[in-house]
Amino acid sequence: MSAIKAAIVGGTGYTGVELLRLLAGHPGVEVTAITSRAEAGTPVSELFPSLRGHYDLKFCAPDIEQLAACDVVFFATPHGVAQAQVPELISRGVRVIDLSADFRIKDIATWEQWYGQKHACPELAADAVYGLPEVNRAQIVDAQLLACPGCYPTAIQLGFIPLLEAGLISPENLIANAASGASGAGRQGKTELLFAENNDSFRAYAAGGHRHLPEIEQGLGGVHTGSGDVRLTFVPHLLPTVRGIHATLYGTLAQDTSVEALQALFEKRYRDEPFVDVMPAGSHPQTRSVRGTNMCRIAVLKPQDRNTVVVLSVIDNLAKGASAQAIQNLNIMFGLNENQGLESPALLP
Ligand SMILES: NC(=O)C1=CN([C@@H]2O[C@H](COP(=O)(O)OP(=O)(O)OC[C@H]3O[C@@H](n4cnc5c(N)ncnc54)[C@H](OP(=O)(O)O)[C@@H]3O)[C@@H](O)[C@H]2O)C=CC1
Ligand SMILES: CC(=O)N[C@@H](CCC(=O)OP(=O)(O)O)C(=O)O
Repeated sequence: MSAIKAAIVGGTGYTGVELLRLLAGHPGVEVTAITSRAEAGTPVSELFPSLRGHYDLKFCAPDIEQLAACDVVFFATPHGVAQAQVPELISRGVRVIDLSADFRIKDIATWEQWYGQKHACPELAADAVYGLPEVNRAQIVDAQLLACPGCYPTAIQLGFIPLLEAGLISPENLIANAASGASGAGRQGKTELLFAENNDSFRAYAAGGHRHLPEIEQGLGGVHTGSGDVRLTFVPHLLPTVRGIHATLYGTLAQDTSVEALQALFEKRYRDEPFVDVMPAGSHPQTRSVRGTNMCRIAVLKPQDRNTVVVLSVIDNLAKGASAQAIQNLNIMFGLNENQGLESPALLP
């Protein structure tokens, strides 16, 4: 089989360059175009010496003809960008994997409220497949437009899914405290992201409402059995690291359930999932254990004499939270081995 021809729009951002890093080791994909308006004409290997020897390409300005000549186009761009270009690509038969939030939320009024702009193609959002393979693998196979989940939504949904599917926790009072490394905010100069502002410090942000909330509630609403809407209290935090999300999730058990039963539930639910690792009972997974990988490591715990279940879920925000999950989706969409290009273990230390 000849290599799949892929383009990346937004190749100088953190998720774009993470796609380049991972695809350099993918035998089934050839990157034929990589865009940046600011760096058009600059060789990829000049801006990112870590990729010297892997790519001969230069960054170019986005050009619809060049994009339409590919089998698949990744959008690693701020929200609002993909929705302007995707309709033409879709009409020309190109498959699209969007890492932004443009096509994740089905209710367009909700999307417009949280993202503060009018959606350019609501009809395509309705058709887009939400790319969380652990829930939607069958639909991903035939997706022409794939909406990659956000980073916090990936970590949080994977942690709550077994409990909600089994109807073991009340959906109305879920709590998620989650912390992200600074690369989650993208490769832009912002004072609040400076090293001197964040290093050796820790803080919450957007506690009054974060745009990932409706995405998470939509996803969890689709899997929970039993009555009541999913209602989540979600507080994100900024972790003074580069990569990694650590989510601590709390649910109220609807009936007394032992920690052994909870462990067995998680092990059974994710037994066949190549990228979800249910850790041994009593574990406390670290973000470092998933750095640079597509893995989500999960531990389920039950504080003594409480009807609360605590789930710890860690991912790399740039990998399972974005670019590696995008490649997992590509593998499924194009009938490749789901693990291809994603098998290296985490960096240590
Ligand atoms: N960082 C993370 O951990 C995660 C990010 N995401 C999402 O992925 C997307 C990319 O994020 P990230 O890599 O962090 O972003 P960055 O800000 O680091 O990079 C954005 C990229 O998009 C390009 N770009 C910006 N505006 C346009 C435009 N109008 N047309 C074409 N290209 C444009 C930029 O290049 P240039 O301006 O030169 O063209 C740059 O290469 C975002 O939607 C983000 O929310 C999702 C999950 C996790
Ligand atoms: C640390 C940090 O700032 N993280 C980002 C994560 C958002 C993100 O990248 O996700 P989307 O694709 O949904 O925009 C934030 O909280 O806005």
